[in-house]
Amino acid sequence: MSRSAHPAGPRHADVLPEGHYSAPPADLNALDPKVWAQTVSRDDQGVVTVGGIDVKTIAEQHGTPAYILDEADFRARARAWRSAFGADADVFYAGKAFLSRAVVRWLHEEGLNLDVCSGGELATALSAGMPADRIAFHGNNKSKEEIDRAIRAGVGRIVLDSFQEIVRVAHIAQSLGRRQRVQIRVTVGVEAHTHEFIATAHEDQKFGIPLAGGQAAEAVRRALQLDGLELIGIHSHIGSQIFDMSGFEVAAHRVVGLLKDIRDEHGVELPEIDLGGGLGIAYTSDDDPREPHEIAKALTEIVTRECEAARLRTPRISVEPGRAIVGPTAFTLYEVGTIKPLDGLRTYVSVDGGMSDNIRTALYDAEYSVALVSRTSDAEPMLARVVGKHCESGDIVVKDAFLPGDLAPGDLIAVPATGAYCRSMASNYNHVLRPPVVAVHEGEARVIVRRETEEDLLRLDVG
Ligand SMILES: Cc1ncc(COP(=O)(O)O)c(C=O)c1O
Ligand SMILES: N[C@@H](CCCC[NH3+])C(=O)O
Repeated sequence: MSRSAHPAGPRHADVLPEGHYSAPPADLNALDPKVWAQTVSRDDQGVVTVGGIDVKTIAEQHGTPAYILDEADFRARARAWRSAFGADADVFYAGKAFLSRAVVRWLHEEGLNLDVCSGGELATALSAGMPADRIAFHGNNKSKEEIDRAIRAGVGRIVLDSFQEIVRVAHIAQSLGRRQRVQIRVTVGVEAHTHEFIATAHEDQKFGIPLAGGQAAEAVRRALQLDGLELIGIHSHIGSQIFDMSGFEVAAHRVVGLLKDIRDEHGVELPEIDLGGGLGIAYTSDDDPREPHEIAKALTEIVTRECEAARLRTPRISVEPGRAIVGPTAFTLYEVGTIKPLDGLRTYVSVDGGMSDNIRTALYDAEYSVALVSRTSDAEPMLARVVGKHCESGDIVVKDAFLPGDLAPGDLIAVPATGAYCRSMASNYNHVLRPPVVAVHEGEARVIVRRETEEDLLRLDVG
């Protein structure tokens, strides 16, 4: 590996171009525990280790790019959510964030339930032995085949997303001689994303049935009349990467209002309420997520208070965290390729992956951090943009970050907090092969999703 020197690039505030960064961090070699998986640290040589293995060894054994997942951290976070909510509530891990058979087994062992939203996720869950009655089936456009398969498998609940689906699920259940447990997903008029909290313009989207105009109440009326359905509760999911609990407060208030109306109209107290997922994680050191026990306490208090005010028995609560469990447990390991300093702007650092393994930066303008992990460096910080190898100028992994000015081709860098919505949203753009997921634990690195091969690609191409 050659280590040619590169110009350090611009670094003083008065010459820095516009961007999301502040000043360079005091220590470029530091690894903020907020954004890195729990077992990450540097060894005596300055090489980053995770799960007891150093990243150079992982790269030699499994290649790059690769998602490296800290199993102990995953299990610890799953357990923390489970114990924070206790025996009177249910935690459904949202499989859309990242799902594999190993993950399903860990969830099962740690006592969590699973939220799936497609036939593929359902098949993965069942094939790894998740008991069907611990699975919730979601989706705004479930096919008849998916509904049929879910009911036959005996899923614990189907979350109904439209008037048409109420009838569709009832018919299929009845034709199979079943009575399917269902929840109705409502849109409560709140949409929350991180610090943004919008109270209007939220019903204009594809999920759920609006509370507004009595539509959700009408959906409940219809569901209660259908023999194939057992209505067990109301579901609400208000957004993604949320830190501020006030959105959940408004949502719980409105869902409990509906439960009260249902009791008053039908004399039925629905036993469950699902407040969805969406809890935020730290992608950079500027983010301050809450701990599961704080979230559990806040949500339980909100629902209990609202139910007391409405003179309702407090329903069993469920939540559906995806990102908050798997997000922080993995990082993406890349090898540095071409380095291109642009005078007066920034240095473009190309890696061997890109938007095909992390679409979130291009799609949501998401922010990430990055570190040199195969060694430490005392070189001056350079303002860098980490980009991929795709034929697209928007192929950006980390928009603005400081890396050591002596960074060289062959160095390993890693982007933390990529456990959620990176592998699960990965693509084959430019026929780039999707990276493996390598689980590390107590000194062992185990491939849980293997790297795609050219044979995989060509097998699908049957023309
Ligand atoms: C219904 C539902 N539940 C749970 C989640 C999981 O969200 P997150 O991974 O942000 O916790 C989502 C995705 O936003 C969702 O749509
Ligand atoms: N995929 C998105 C969030 C949507 C989650 C599913 N409703 C993300 O990466 O943040």
